[in-house]
Amino acid sequence: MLIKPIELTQQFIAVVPAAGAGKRMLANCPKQYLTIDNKTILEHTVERLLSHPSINKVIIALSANDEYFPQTSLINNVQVETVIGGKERVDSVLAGLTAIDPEDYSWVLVHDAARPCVTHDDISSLITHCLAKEVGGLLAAPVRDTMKRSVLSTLNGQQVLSTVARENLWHALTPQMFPVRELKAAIINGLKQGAELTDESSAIERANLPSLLISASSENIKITHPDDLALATFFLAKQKQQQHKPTQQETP
Ligand SMILES: Nc1ccn([C@@H]2O[C@H](COP(=O)(O)OP(=O)(O)OP(=O)(O)O)[C@@H](O)[C@H]2O)c(=O)n1
Ligand SMILES: C[C@](O)(CO)[C@H](O)COP(=O)(O)O
Repeated sequence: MLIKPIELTQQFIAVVPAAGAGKRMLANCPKQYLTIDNKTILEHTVERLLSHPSINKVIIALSANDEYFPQTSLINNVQVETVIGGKERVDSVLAGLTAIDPEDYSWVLVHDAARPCVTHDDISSLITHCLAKEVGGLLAAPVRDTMKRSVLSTLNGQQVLSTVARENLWHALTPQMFPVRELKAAIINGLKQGAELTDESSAIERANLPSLLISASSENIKITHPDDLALATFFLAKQKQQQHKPTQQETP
């Protein structure tokens, strides 16, 4: 099916959950405020979103006791709005959704602050496919390794319980893009039912609604553990270099 390119005029809004503590990062500040190339991860991520031609507004969900945001360049960005996030990521996402007027934006892209390496091509691919099929979806990377499920053994800690077939198994990434009203209702209902909603698609699935999986770059890592910072630094430097590499036409 030939996918029609995005209408250049249509603009989208993004919600960026950035209210986490980053405990697994073992850093002296929330991980979204660690710096790469003298810029916070949050600034990298929001600038990556706002520099995409189809995204013109970002709502960032911040922790109620966030003391770092005012020191970032985002404080004066007219395309950025902030809300107070919640206890869990899903609560922060819901706070961001609640700040959107569906009459202004019928779709929303939800993207982790901790994922600064997302590419414009992947964002365009997500938007294009979702609009073409009028179905929400998410960027995802196919699993490449053999996957194991473990069991705790009193004798020797974690040991293999079984091998999980990796066919049709994906790493869910972000952005995840859905109609605002649909996503908000799915999250509210899921929370009412006590569901654990670790991403937007899990709420949509519970509502028996479809979710497209859009194959994307595995460079779109979520900075979670200390060694992820060097990897993200490498990917951002590589992407910056590719951006400035002369194209075939420009090569003398
Ligand atoms: N209550 C929360 C928890 C997480 N997040 C955001 O959701 C994204 C993905 O969550 P995760 O990687 O788990 O971040 P943290 O919760 O900060 O990490 P940790 O679990 O290590 O504390 C991050 O950008 C984080 O800031 C959020 O907005 N509100
Ligand atoms: C949304 C997400 O990044 C998709 O993989 C992931 O579910 C976030 O989980 P976390 O535990 O909040 O990092």
